[in-house]
Formats: sequence, C-alpha cells, structure tokens
Amino acid sequence: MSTAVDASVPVAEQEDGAANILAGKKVAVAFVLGGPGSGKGTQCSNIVEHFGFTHLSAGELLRSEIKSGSENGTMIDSIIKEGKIVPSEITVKLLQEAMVKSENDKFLIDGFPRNQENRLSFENVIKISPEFVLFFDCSEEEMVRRLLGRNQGRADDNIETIRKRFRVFEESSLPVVQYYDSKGKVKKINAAKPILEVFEDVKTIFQSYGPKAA
Ligand SMILES: Nc1ncnc2c1ncn2[C@@H]1O[C@H](COP(=O)(O)OP(=O)(O)O)[C@@H](O)[C@H]1O
Ligand SMILES: Nc1ccn([C@@H]2O[C@H](COP(=O)(O)OP(=O)(O)O)[C@@H](O)[C@H]2O)c(=O)n1
Ligand SMILES: [Mg+2]
Repeated sequence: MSTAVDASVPVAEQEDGAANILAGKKVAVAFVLGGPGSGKGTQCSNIVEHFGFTHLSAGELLRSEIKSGSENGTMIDSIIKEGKIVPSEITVKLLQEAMVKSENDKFLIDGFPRNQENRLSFENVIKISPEFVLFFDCSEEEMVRRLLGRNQGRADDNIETIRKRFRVFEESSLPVVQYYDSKGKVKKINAAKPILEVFEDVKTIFQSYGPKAA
C-alpha cells in the first residue's frame, strides 16, 4: 500500500503526528473503540454536548449508505448482517466525505478503525493520526444484555450476529487497540458502570486533554 503524500491535500503540519490538515484546516481526531454494545455511541453523544466534537459513527455512515440505495448498499448490508467488516476503501471514503463536509475541526470517530486494514487505509488516505484512542472496556455478558435491549431495529442485533461480532472484535479490533496502546495512545475506560459514571471518567480525559479537545 502506498504511503506517498497525496498531492491534492496540502502537506500536513504534523504536531507529534497528532494535528493535521484536512482540506486546508488543522483537524483533531479521537478514535472511539470498544466491543459492540460497550456504549460508544451513547458516550459520543455526551462528548459532543460538552466538548464540541462532531461525532462520526462508521456504522451509522454505512447504514445510511444502505438506506440511500447506493450501488454498494446490498454488499454492505450483507456484510453487516454477517457481523463482518466492510472493505476499508468504502468506509474511509464515507468518513473522509463527512469530515470534509463538516465545519468542525474536532472529530470523534466511533467504531473505527475496526481492523488493521481500516487503520492503514485511514493513515494512507486521510493522513491524520489520532490524538488518542478511547477504549470502552466491558464484559461480553453485559454487552449482550445491552445489545438485546437496544431496540433500534438493527439487522445485526440478534444473538447469532452478536456472537459473530464479538469474535470479529477479538480477532480484528483488539489488535488495533493493542497497536495504539504500544504507542501510548489508549485511554481505557471501565464501561461496565452506569452511563453517567462512565461519562465522569470520559470527562476527566477530555478535560485534562487541553484546549484542543476542551
Ligand atoms: N453504561 C451503560 N449502562 C447501561 N446501558 C448502557 C450503557 N451505555 C449504553 N447503554 C445502552 O446500551 C445500548 C448500547 O449502547 P451504544 O451506545 O449503542 O453502544 P455501542 O455504540 O458501543 O454499540 C444502548 O441501548 C444504550 O442505551
Ligand atoms: N469500521 C467499521 C464500522 C462498522 N462496520 C460494520 O457495521 C457494523 C455495525 O457497526 P457499529 O459501530 O454501528 O456497531 P456497534 O459497535 O456500535 O454496535 C459492524 O458490525 C460492521 O459490520 C464496518 O464494517 N466497519
Ligand atoms: Mg454504536
């Protein structure tokens, strides 16, 4: 995979690999990872309210793509129903479009990167390193309970697909968390607690992070 600089994007003003330029502006990104049902979306909504980030959920972008009747929709739909991971070029393109369209310069990218291919594709195409990675740690038993009670009409919130998603999470997503941990970028949160208590810990991270995230 090429790591060459894309000439259409201004040369990045790297600050410790963290801030970067997207369509001419400096952009800060936090990745939000954790198993299915760990509370990523719930906490992202709270972070948006308190810290002014734009929330981009990779899963939501893919579900909108299905609904829009795009030519990839049928393929994405069957991958999600199998609990597998959609090819990175599709997901990264959707994220890139959403970031370019946004007026904001601070993004929470939720449910991404879900495997090493996702991570490398984002690095190569968008060329932004995350400021940090929030990792929501929760037991499978609790995550199953939450997913079966979520009631959002999702085609993948059934016990058969949930089991598959847990295996994909262990095999493909945890290595991404380990990769960022080796770079000292992971902020691990105990996500088994009630929503407001989890948010207290999330707040501490964003508050101590400094002006860019405040
Ligand atoms: N800390 C928590 N305790 C109990 N239920 C929670 C908690 N966080 C989220 N939930 C609920 O669990 C379900 C899954 O949460 P969600 O934020 O969609 O998780 P994810 O995006 O990680 O799959 C939702 O119904 C949500 O209201
Ligand atoms: N980076 C991503 C994110 C989601 N997805 C797909 O979308 C599904 C739902 O993702 P999600 O983030 O909305 O799911 P939750 O972890 O929030 O329950 C995943 O199980 C994958 O099939 C993907 O292929 N690649
Ligand atoms: Mg979610």
